Amino acid sequence: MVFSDLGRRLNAALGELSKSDVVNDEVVDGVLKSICKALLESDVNVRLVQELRGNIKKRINVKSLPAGPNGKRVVQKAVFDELCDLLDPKTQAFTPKKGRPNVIMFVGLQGSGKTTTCTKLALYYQRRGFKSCLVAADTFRAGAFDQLKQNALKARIPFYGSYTEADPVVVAQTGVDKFKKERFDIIIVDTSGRHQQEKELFNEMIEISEAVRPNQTIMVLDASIGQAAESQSRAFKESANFGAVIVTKLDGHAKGGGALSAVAATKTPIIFIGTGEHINDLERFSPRSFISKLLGMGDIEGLLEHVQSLGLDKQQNMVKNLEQGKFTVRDFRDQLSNIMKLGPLSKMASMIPGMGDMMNGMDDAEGSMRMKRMLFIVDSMTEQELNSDGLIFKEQPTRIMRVARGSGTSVLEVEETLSQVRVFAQMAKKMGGKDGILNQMGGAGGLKKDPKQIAAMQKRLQSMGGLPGMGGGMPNLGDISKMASGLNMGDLSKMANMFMGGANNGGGPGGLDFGAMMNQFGNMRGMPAARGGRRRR
Ligand SMILES: Nc1nc2c(ncn2[C@@H]2O[C@H](COP(=O)(O)OP(=O)(O)OP(=O)(O)O)[C@@H](O)[C@H]2O)c(=O)[nH]1
Repeated sequence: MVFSDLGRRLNAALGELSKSDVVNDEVVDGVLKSICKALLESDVNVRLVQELRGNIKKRINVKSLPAGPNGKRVVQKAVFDELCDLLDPKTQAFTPKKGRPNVIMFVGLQGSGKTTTCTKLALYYQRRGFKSCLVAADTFRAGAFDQLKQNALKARIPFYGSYTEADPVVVAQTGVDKFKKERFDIIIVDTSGRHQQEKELFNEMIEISEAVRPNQTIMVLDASIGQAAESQSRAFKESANFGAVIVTKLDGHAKGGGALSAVAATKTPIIFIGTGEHINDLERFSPRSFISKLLGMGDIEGLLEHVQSLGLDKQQNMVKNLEQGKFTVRDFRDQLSNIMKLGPLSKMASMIPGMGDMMNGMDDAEGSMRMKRMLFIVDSMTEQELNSDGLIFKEQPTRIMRVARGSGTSVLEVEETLSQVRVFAQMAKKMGGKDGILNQMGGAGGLKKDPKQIAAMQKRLQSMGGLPGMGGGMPNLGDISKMASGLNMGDLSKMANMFMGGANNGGGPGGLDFGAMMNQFGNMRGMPAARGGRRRR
């Protein structure tokens, strides 16, 4: 991701501060100079950069800074807060509510990513329990309806469009009326893009808008336009009552910083960012989370939101099993499928403090192929095998051959999968039982909502991977622990349990230990493609 370059440069600038013995005007000026240079090269407007520099200087009184690391933290915190401020439009966007129709209309220039983002957003809400659908009112571009249809079918989202009606207003209105009658919560209307013809774009937007009366109009902006995003979002803000922006293609453009800060400067809320072509590549935008991630400090809030939104299930059984010191092949299967639902591991890792850099170069495709093959393997097992801890295969090795054949994998791969299960089963044995660490701590699912526990976990998360955020010198920014104390501990422990695969090599329950997961992924190379297996009954 191009943004990681900006993140690295900002981190390096803050690293200068950590390395220096004293904090004086010269050191602070040096740090600010490097930060401003990095921002300017990411196409952030000169005026905004100057403002940021001035604001940071105003916040820091070098003469009265406390000595040692605390003084450095004051500077780092001022930089962090001002970077957040740079991206903060300071306005609230419309929030859809369940149980009533929320009509969301998309507008944007041609090729900005509207059609793709419509489906991403519909899926985002669908995963959060909203009944979502799509209306293809882009009658301008031949093939737009087919594109939306294809995306919608893939994501299993109901859609409406017409091959014969050429008037986008009629299509939009018919589709919205139909879905309102069918009591959909989220009705997303995709409209035509225009090629730099803002006037026409806004005229059409107003016409469709009058027909469907959207609760929210979203303008999709391609990050590559950089600072030009300012004029577009300003014009948009003036014509759309409930306007919000989604900035797309932040995965591929060095000008992303320019686009985000330009939109924020017009006080138009940025609600999501597009970070890839895949349907899952849509992230809710929050300046603090974004800057946290950019600086390698992770985004625990985002991680939790993501995990909760996926409705990862089947944890209860595993928690119960773990408390008794048991771990079955079925538990392994459930964890595997939960991890796969999370999306690319590199994306997950960027939400965990210090993990982002560690994952650089990790091949997501290889990792997920290996996991898929493991799923094929366990899906070819009988109920009796799934409920066992895997020893049954040792007693009757012909089972291994049968599973390999059924899953289209090799005997070696089945053995490797079973040895993973055994490693986890051994860990579970150590952790569980009356005297196990889990019960001593109140059970795997029973971590209390104790701020001390949360802070300890946050610290542990930040120290993980040996890459503390903010120039290598900042263990905790206070803001993060504040954020963490607002988290639901039950969910956090649930999430931790999800990664129980490695949770107790060194830590206790609730500590995410990606070490084992990474090891597992480290092993996941060079495996041939498999055909899917079918579960035997
Ligand atoms: N890398 C990347 N590509 C994206 C992103 N969002 C969309 N795209 C790609 O951008 C291209 C254009 O996207 P569309 O959704 O067709 O754009 P559109 O705005 O609907 O285009 P028109 O209908 O012609 O106005 C496609 O190839 C998408 O896959 C993103 O966040 N990152």
